[in-house]
Amino acid sequence: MIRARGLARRFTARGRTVDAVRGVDLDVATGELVGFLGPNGAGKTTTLRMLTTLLRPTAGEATVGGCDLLTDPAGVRRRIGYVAQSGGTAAECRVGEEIELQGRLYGLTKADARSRGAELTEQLDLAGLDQRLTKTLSGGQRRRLDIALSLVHDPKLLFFDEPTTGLDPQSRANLWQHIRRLRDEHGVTLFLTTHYLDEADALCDRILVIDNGEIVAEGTPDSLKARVSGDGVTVGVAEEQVAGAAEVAARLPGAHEVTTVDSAVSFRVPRGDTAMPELLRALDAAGIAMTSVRVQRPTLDDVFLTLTGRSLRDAEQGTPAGQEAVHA
Ligand SMILES: Nc1ncnc2c1ncn2[C@@H]1O[C@H](COP(=O)(O)OP(=O)(O)OP(=O)(O)O)[C@@H](O)[C@H]1O
Repeated sequence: MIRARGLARRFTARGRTVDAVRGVDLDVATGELVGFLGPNGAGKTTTLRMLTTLLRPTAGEATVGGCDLLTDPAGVRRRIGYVAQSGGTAAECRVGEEIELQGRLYGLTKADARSRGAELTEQLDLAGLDQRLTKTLSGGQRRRLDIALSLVHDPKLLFFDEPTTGLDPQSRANLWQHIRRLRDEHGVTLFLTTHYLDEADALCDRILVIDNGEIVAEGTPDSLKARVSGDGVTVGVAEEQVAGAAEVAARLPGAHEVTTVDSAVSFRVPRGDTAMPELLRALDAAGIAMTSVRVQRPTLDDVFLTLTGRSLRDAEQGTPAGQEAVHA
């Protein structure tokens, strides 16, 4: 459905150059739900804007929905839907009018635009809201209207930029259901960007991790997490016993990355659950009482940390290394 090779975009403004995307290769198969995960400024939106013909690549090539991005952008546009980060609804317009207008822009007759609108409002839980001004909708409703607008021409490939940014947890979970349904019940291939780890984890079949304009990893959420060597274990003990507990932990089979903070010892082992009985016995034998224990499966943040040396959350705080923001 999508095949890109060496896709790149350089911005030059006021004599400064930003390589926002540096030679991205990606393949998305029909029916996949693929997430593009990375911190702010990593190059997600720029890639999406290139794949949706909104921005011309400075290098590389791609086919999207079977059409060549550079030589047949109109063909690409006919075959895709795009939900932008900021959405695309006009505040003073009514829901029904918005959908109908969108249908007319895609060349549907008035009657067809209306019946397609009815289908989509039903599908996206917007039925009965036809006469509402879009500015009166809740965040979740507005996002679902954005999806409805992007689906008017029945595209089989949907690009979605930051689907749930700014939504409350309940609306996020609800929108995730709708996104899954688009794929499962309507056969839509989805390519979405996100900087939420939980979103990528919960929603996507496959994740591409982008940092500083380059794809640094790719795989299923589980295969990515498997790259982090083992589960994280944190054991609480009395402060004066921390050093002893660290020695005990270090002797466990496969234990590594043993660190201590105040009254806790943290380490990684291949399997946290099976290491527990042995840890308990060894601490007991050393006369050390455990006050708490936490076993954590690797997260996508651990993956990002392993790959880049930075936490995804920390990376969010600043501009990616080696890049400066340039406002054109
Ligand atoms: N029009 C532009 N002119 C100059 N630089 C730009 C332009 N658009 C984006 N950039 C820069 O390109 C880099 C990548 O930006 P992009 O918006 O693609 O990142 P992102 O991963 O989508 O971030 P976010 O999660 O914040 O949307 C950033 O350093 C950004 O400042």
